[in-house]
Amino acid sequence: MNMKEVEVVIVGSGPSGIATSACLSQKSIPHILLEREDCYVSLWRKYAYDRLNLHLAKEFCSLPFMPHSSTSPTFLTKAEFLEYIDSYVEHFNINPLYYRSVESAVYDEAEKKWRVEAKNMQEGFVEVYEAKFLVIATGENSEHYVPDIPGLDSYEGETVHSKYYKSGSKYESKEVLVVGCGNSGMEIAYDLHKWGSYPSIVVRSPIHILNKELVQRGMHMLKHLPVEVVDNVITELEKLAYGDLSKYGIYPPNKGPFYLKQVRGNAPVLDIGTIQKIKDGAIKVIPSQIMRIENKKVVFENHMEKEFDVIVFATGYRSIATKWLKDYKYVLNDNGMPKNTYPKHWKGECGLYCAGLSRRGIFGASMDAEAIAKDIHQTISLITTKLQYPSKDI
Ligand SMILES: Cc1cc2nc3c(=O)[nH]c(=O)nc-3n(C[C@H](O)[C@H](O)[C@H](O)COP(=O)(O)OP(=O)(O)OC[C@H]3O[C@@H](n4cnc5c(N)ncnc54)[C@H](O)[C@@H]3O)c2cc1C
Ligand SMILES: NC(=O)C1=CN([C@@H]2O[C@H](COP(=O)(O)OP(=O)(O)OC[C@H]3O[C@@H](n4cnc5c(N)ncnc54)[C@H](OP(=O)(O)O)[C@@H]3O)[C@@H](O)[C@H]2O)C=CC1
Ligand SMILES: O=C(O)C(=O)Cc1c[nH]c2ccccc12
Repeated sequence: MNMKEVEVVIVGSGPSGIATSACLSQKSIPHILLEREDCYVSLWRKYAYDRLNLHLAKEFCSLPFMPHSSTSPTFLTKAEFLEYIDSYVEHFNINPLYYRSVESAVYDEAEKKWRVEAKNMQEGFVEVYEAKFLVIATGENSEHYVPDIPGLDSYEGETVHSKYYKSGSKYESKEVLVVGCGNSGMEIAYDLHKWGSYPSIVVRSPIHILNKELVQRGMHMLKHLPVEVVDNVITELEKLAYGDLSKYGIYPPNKGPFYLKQVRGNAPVLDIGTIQKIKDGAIKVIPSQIMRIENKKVVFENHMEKEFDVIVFATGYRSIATKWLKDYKYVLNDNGMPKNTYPKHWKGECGLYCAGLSRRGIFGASMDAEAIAKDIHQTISLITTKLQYPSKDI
């Protein structure tokens, strides 16, 4: 078996992994980056619908040491964001090892090291790495989630998860049901309408509807004001912008949008035009839950029934780091998310860290990367000093 010793292993080369790699390189800390796909930032490059653009203003979407250029637009397109990431990777000479799917990581108490096993998916064999520090950067979105609905297995139409949805080009004139009204579901419903299909969207919970400008304003206000104040202002502006949507089956939650993002990780919907299409009747809201599926027919809890040609599951993602990280309890809870609360979420025990699991998007990933590299650097310096001056009480 192939075994390599290394100071730090980072698992995942999304924005969190590459930002951590850059921060470690700045401190000359040797590390490797293991990635199961054939490219970095695969979520953005491969698993995003064509219409996806950044929701947050560029000042909240940069990685450490490299702000976006002053000439780039405030809201970047996906292509512009990928160009930025490409130049980042080139500048910091980041070299992930691709086709390495990490399948196990255990802590060896005696050796005080992490033993990480990665399946080399091209060659078919398992590679083993031993590291003092292990950084989980596999993302909040490492596995797509599809609910278990009675009858789904024998549904006679086509199903697709938002992770694999590209555009509505092949669904013209089709009746399409979008399940889930997060940002993916709302944008996909809009996209389907633009491509000439007949979308309906399942909205089972209250949601905040904002737009990019309102979120940008709120994010800047949060730097100086408490979240309750920001939420009061932004929800008033939300009402002015969209009015009462209850007749369309859309209700606001009783807590504010930034409170819900910070505490529960629920992002508000950033409207790209879907709401107007709902008001126009071009996109139908089904304010209920699916009860069961029979052949092509979907039966809802409000007793509505309708046949659909296609179902798009925009039902979100899960972190599944607990599947491969056998000793996950050093940093994660059973849901694969940090067990410590923000802002202490990124640091675990025994040299284990997590980056990008604070539900704060690219901005959160950057902050985690900087904190992790600083902490690893301090720990290494302390060990080195202790080795040089073993008798001193440092
Ligand atoms: C559709 C969509 C749009 C979004 N838009 C925004 C936005 O506009 N602004 C914003 O701030 N945030 C946005 N987000 C949030 C998103 O989580 C971040 O943008 C960002 O991609 C998170 O980076 P990450 O590196 O933590 O995770 P990811 O980008 O998910 O990267 C994780 C990487 O780890 C790899 N990996 C996973 N498991 C393993 C394993 N076992 N072995 C090896 N490799 C593994 C994956 O292949 C992947 O490349 C969006 C999310 C989605 C789903
Ligand atoms: N341009 C951008 O920047 C974009 C950003 N994103 C971000 O990516 C992340 C993931 O977003 P997204 O993919 O939308 O996932 P989310 O987890 O945000 O949304 C999932 C949605 O599916 C609903 N849902 C789950 N199960 C069911 C069910 N059985 N029946 C009906 N509804 C169900 C949820 O409802 P409930 O709340 O009731 O559980 C929720 O509305 C978010 O942080 C989002 O903001 C996504 C797209 C675009
Ligand atoms: O799109 C997301 O889910 C993100 O994580 C980006 C984000 C970080 N902070 C926010 C506050 C309001 C809306 C989106 C985000």
